[in-house]
Amino acid sequence: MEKYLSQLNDAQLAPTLQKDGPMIVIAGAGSGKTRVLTYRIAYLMHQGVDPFNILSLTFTNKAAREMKSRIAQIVGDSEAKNLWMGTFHSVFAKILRIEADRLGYPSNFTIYDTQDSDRLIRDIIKQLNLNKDIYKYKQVRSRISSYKNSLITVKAYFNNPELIEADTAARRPKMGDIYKEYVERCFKAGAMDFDDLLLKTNELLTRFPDVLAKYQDRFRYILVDEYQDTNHSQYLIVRALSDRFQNICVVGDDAQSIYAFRGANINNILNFQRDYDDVKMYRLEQNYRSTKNIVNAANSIIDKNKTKLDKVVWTANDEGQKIIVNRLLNDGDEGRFVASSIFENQMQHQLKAQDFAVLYRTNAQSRAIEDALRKRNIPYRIYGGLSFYQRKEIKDVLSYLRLIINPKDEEALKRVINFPMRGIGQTTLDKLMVTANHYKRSIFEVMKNLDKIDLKVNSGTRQKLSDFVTMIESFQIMNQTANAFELAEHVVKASGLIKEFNKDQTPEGIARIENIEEMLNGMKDFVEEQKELADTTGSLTEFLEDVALATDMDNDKDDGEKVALMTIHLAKGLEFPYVYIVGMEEDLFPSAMSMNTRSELEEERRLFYVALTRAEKQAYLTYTLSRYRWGKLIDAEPSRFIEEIDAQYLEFLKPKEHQQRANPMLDADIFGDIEPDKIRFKKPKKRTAEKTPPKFIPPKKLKPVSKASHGGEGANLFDGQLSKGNIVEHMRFGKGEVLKIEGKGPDTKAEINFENGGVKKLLLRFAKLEILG
Ligand SMILES: Nc1ncnc2c1ncn2[C@@H]1O[C@H](COP(=O)(O)OP(=O)(O)OP(=O)(O)O)[C@@H](O)[C@H]1O
Ligand SMILES: [Mg+2]
Repeated sequence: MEKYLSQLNDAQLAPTLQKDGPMIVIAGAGSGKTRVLTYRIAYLMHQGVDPFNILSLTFTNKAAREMKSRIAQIVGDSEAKNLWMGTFHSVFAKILRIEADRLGYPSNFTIYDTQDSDRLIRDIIKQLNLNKDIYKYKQVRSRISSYKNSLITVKAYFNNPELIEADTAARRPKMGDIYKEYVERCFKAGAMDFDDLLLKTNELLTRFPDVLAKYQDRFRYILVDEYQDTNHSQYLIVRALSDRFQNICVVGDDAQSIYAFRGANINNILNFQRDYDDVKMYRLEQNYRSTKNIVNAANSIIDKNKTKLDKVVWTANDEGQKIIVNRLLNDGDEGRFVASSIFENQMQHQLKAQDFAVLYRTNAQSRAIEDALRKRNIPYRIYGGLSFYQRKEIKDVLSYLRLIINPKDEEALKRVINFPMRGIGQTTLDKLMVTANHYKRSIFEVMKNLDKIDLKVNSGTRQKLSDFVTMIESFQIMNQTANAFELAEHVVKASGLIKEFNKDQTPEGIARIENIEEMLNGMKDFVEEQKELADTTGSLTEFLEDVALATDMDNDKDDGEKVALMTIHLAKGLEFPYVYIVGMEEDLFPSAMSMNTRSELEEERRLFYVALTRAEKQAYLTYTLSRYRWGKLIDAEPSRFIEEIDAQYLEFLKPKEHQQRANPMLDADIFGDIEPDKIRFKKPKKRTAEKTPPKFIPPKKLKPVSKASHGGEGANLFDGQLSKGNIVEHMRFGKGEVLKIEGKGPDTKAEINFENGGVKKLLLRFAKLEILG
């Protein structure tokens, strides 16, 4: 037997060694499902299967890269390179480019990200004169997304009275019109959104039997990780492609299905046996990831769900420490506890920052954790925030680049036609759009044919439009010879972007320029890397595709020596020695929005199961007594999930054991109506050479009004910087006007009318305020 196969147990070997036929591996967290997929691919290759014939679909591109590099270690680099591996979206985007003309798309179609989709939807809502408070663009977008993932085309929508009725009942009778317009506008712009990548693949495979046959023949072996979270559209693609050879291996865990809200369908896992003949079903039971305490605690949780497949998960690992549960005062307190606990564990056990993860239910919770980590100089990275490529200045550059490749791309054009300002105003743009719609052409085509079209603009504007066209066309010519990096470097200068951003010398402005530089560096790396690969050329099109499909998770460069902060949804498939699950409170986790039905609650419970099973050595659960929700401070109750864990696996910290308070007075009720939550003082960030600060958009530097007193060093008295009428800014409440100052010395309070949150009384020695004027 090959040596690498000895790294599998018998239960894992069985599915690994079954070369042909349909098979499903159902197993709990940490039992080696992903490992089986990885080794199975290596084994197939050793059995003589050509890597070109293997398609492997993963949950993130990062997971695909990791798998590929592990396989490369076993079979060698040059072989592994030819594997088709990636997320559904990235793999099928490639195929769609090859086959685009079948569907009437240009092969250089743009991939619209959610920002682009949102802008377009807002535009359509405005254009159709609909009430934007009823037609909320995010809801409209998610509705359109769910049609697409259920393969409901515009035509199918209008033929389906039930759907129309449902939208009408939801006070959105014009949903169909928006959907129709949205689809047409995307098509006209030569653009696909994320959902189109799956929808259009399905269309391609159903409408063109020869195309289907071609890819069935190519992908003789198909493997899917995290199968429990595939949606209907993905399910159909997998089924169609595997229909001929039926060499399909899917692995998953019904207990970790957490994307139902985005259309994932757990029935895909349950029905697998029905869909194929002679399905072999495998189960893995031994968990290699976590301690006994964690495995058993997770089992006791998932046991509470009624809808589930029966599974056994056990581990031969050590008993380990009990799961630590801690009650904190508020989110600031929670953040401080997490930060000091990470710090202590790091010292005590000689751990690296990347051995820790902090998981939360909602993105908003990261702020308090970040504040606390920053204060302690613990480097961290937030996953799933605004990705680098969605930052304003980066999107500006990207929009120019997108226009070069696909001048029909309307969202890109609208973004840059007058940025930097070149005297082409909204009125002109509106006229262009109307004309473009009228002729069913793109805006750029209209601009190129101004002499043939009666566009009511003056000759000055006409000249400006034609200058813009000339500029883009000159970039296009350069694109024929230059590589992506050279072109982008030229574009940022020639378009005037760099000059524009240089005007702003504030820290934010400088950060923008740095980001653009960073992007150019990235492009240079990309060009160099691609030179070494046989199947790519480092072209701008390839770069843009990478960018469009990059999730924040895929940004490899930034992974080292940092605590990982992310939502539980993003943590799926990952593992960390130490895991902190924060915000274990009713209405937050389980989420208030997911408690209407038993099945929603069960999905929340699965989410908790996913969270807990990320931990290898130690898990922490924290909850607070009060928390800001929807702008109000509310009393919080501990999550039912804490109670649901068998108590023998838990250890409740007594309040004294974790007192890391900056100020012992915090407990005393001396602040009146001041929310304890924001009684924190933030030191300006210290940059030290050995600890590189985490990469994030730097928060506005706050000028503290006074210094807080830490650990009883003696109060630093308020020194009269602030007076009535001053305009100030607060991290959470935004801008406000000082109405009144009262009290003296350390007790000085200010009554401030904030734009978010109304009138508040703040104790100045603790308040984080910036004086604006
Ligand atoms: N036979 C084995 N011997 C040693 N370590 C193993 C073995 N099988 C799996 N592992 C290790 O156990 C951990 C969990 O494996 P893996 O990530 O493949 O599990 P999984 O079932 O995919 O988990 P999840 O459900 O969370 O995705 C990994 O660190 C893996 O390397
Ligand atoms: Mg896995």
